[in-house]
Amino acid sequence: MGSRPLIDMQDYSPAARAYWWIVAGLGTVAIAYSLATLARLDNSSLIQALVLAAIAAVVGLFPVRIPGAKTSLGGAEIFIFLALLLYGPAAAVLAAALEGAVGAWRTSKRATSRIVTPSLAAIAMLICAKAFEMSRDQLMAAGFNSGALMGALLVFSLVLFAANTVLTSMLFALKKREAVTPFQWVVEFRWIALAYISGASIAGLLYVSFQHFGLAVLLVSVPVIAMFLTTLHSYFQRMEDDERHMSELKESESRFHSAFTHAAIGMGLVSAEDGRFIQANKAFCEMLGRPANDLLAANLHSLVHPDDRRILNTAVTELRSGAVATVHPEVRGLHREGHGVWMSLNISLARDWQFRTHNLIVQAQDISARRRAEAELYHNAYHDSLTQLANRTHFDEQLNRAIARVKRHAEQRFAVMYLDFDRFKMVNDSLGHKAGDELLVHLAKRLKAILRPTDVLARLGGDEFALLLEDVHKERDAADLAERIQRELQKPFRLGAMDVSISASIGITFSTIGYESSDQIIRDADIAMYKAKSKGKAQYAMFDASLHQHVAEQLLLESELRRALGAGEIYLDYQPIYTLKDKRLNGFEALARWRHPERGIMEPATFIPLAEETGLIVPLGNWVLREACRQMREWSKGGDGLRMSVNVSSLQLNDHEFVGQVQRAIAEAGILPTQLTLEVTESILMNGAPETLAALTSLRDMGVTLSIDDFGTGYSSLSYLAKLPIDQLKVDRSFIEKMGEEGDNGEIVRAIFTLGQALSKQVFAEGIETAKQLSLLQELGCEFGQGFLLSHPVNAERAGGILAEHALVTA
Ligand SMILES: Nc1nc2c(ncn2[C@@H]2O[C@@H]3COP(=O)(O)O[C@H]4[C@@H](O)[C@H](n5cnc6c(=O)[nH]c(N)nc65)O[C@@H]4COP(=O)(O)O[C@H]3[C@H]2O)c(=O)[nH]1
Repeated sequence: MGSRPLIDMQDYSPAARAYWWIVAGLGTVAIAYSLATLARLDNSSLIQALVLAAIAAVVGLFPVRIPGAKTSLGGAEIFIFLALLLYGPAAAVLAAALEGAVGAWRTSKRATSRIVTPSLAAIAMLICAKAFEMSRDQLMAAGFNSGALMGALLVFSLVLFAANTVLTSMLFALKKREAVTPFQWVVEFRWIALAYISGASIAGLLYVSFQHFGLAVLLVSVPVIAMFLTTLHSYFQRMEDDERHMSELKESESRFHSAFTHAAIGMGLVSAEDGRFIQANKAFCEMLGRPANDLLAANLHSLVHPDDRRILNTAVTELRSGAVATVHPEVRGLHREGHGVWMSLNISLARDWQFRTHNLIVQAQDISARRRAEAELYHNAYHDSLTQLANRTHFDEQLNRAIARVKRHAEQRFAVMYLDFDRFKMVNDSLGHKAGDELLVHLAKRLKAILRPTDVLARLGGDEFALLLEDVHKERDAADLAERIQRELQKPFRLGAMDVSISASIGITFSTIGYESSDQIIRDADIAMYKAKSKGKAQYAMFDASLHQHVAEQLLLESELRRALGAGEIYLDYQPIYTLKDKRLNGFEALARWRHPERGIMEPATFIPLAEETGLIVPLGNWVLREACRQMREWSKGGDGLRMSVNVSSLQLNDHEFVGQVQRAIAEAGILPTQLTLEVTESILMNGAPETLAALTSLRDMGVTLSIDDFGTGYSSLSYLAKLPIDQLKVDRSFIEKMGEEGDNGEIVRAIFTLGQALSKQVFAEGIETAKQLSLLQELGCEFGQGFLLSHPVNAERAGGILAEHALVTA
């Protein structure tokens, strides 16, 4: 990159360049002419002329900027005109050229400007000054006084102004290649005209005074003029500062206004005195669904939900106390349609310019979505998703709170109930999980309806519910409620097309026991619930310390049962099954027993549920299966007609190895699959799990007979029953039991027989205890049955004896 030439006119048009050169040349000539003319003055006049020119130049260094105009006012004109009046055009040309040079030096760095400006000043001054000198001479000659001189001077100043501005404008016009209209230059240079006129007036006055009073006037006037100019300068400076300040204020206000109006969040200016809205933006109005007029007529307080007004008041009081600069309350605004809008407010204090009135600047953000999400998260964390009741976590918290309360106020007792629904598993298994879920929802609603709002009902999992009852003073109160719950549950629930009734086993415990944690309470209520269950269905029981003992026993029993299997303590009894018509032996049902070393012989009711709960039923059931098959092999040496029934639990059937286990047991014993009957409960079949049905189908395909045990207690639908791979229906003992009772002619059993016939299933009867039952069954044409009347379950040895006594009958 080359260095720029001293006279750089790259941005000049050719015409502008020519004009520049002409002006510079003529200017040089004018200055040279002036210098030559001045040289002819006597020394004193020359010095005075030079001093005036120097003063004009110095004053030109400190221009007075006129606010709002591009130009500046200088006092230099006074001295230039004074030089003209005192020492003629040459002195004025020099003073004007010097002032022009100083001005150009100050305002521009370009040599072109620094050269052309004094040149223009010199040319304009030379022409005008010469004209003025001629007219002054003529005026003097005509005897006019100093007033006429003043007039001529003013005219001169305007002509000079015109010459100066025209010459300068021409350069700009040529440079920019556009014409400059007179209006433009008048507007642009009007301040210079004023400076010229005022400069001429002052110079004229000084000149007249000088003529009367001598040089002293000039000596005094210079500082006066300097002071005047300085004052003017500072006045204009202040004006300019004020103007700048005002425009900054206006700009800032307009910025604030547009930020306020167009802000995406709600903004409002509120009087801190009475809370009235002074201003509110669109976003605020939209947030509350109200027009601006509504907001401006209201106060902030009245637009906040009554429950949240205290929060707002506390925040504003804190703000006004000066303790904090801003406050951030979260409150619900009242939407015009009546619902609450959660708002996060940011409130700060705004003072007016006199620091007097306090207003509140309120920024409001709609946080309804966030609040909703938070509430949902909270709800999910503390509620059961199916029933919408409190969940375990929530219940634990409530219990711990209740414990703490009781510790502070011993008289505020509470009770806790643990509810387990007696036939829920059966509903779930027979009607499916969807129906089970539906039942739980109904249960939750019905229970809630009879409780007080302060009671906490929770679903702890599965079909287990818990209830916290505050302010329960007597055990009787809790017992009354338990009875009421039982009564409510007796009313049937509608599940699809079916009415289902259910009962609950309820365990109750009281705060008077002196609990330390929620776990302890739930544990004891649960223990009491087990006690209630052991009493039968639809019972309740109160917890007492002795129940701990019972639980400990159950735990002990569990570990003993594990051991019992390996220790050979489990054995089988066999109950004979006969033809009812002529009491001939058909086969046996294998029934598990536990010969406990200390407790003696234990019935299955004591340990089968425990085995099912702990999963021990799978190894136990497999052992029963193998043992029953082995025993049958031993007994059927005389032939293959003997049949053996074995109970199968749902856990076994769900075990994917079960079919293999049955195959192995049959193969190891060397019996025929047709000799084996597997008894499954109705509820297992009704759950309809594809794997269960597939297992049953494989077993049936093998030749094993499948029987529904306890038939009639579940919810088998007829169409479904017809499709099941089942051979026999074993009528539940409870129906047989009723047959003997007064007024019961065995309608239900008769209906089951009709059903069995229609579906081509064999119908068995169990639990035949009386001759009446037997004869009724015989009347119905029931082929096979078992019961104490015919034979109690007996040990293997005795069963062998029975077998030897009877001729076998095959089904
Ligand atoms: N009141 C009365 N009862 C009679 C009469 N006739 C027979 N019983 C009893 O009725 C039960 C018949 O067995 P279940 O219905 O399969 O009911 C069985 C069965 O569900 C289950 N169970 C027994 N052994 C096993 C087993 O090895 N595996 C599985 N999974 N369950 C078994 O335990 C239940 C009870 O067995 P047990 O106590 O041996 O009780 C036997 C039997 O003693 C009668 O005339 N009147």
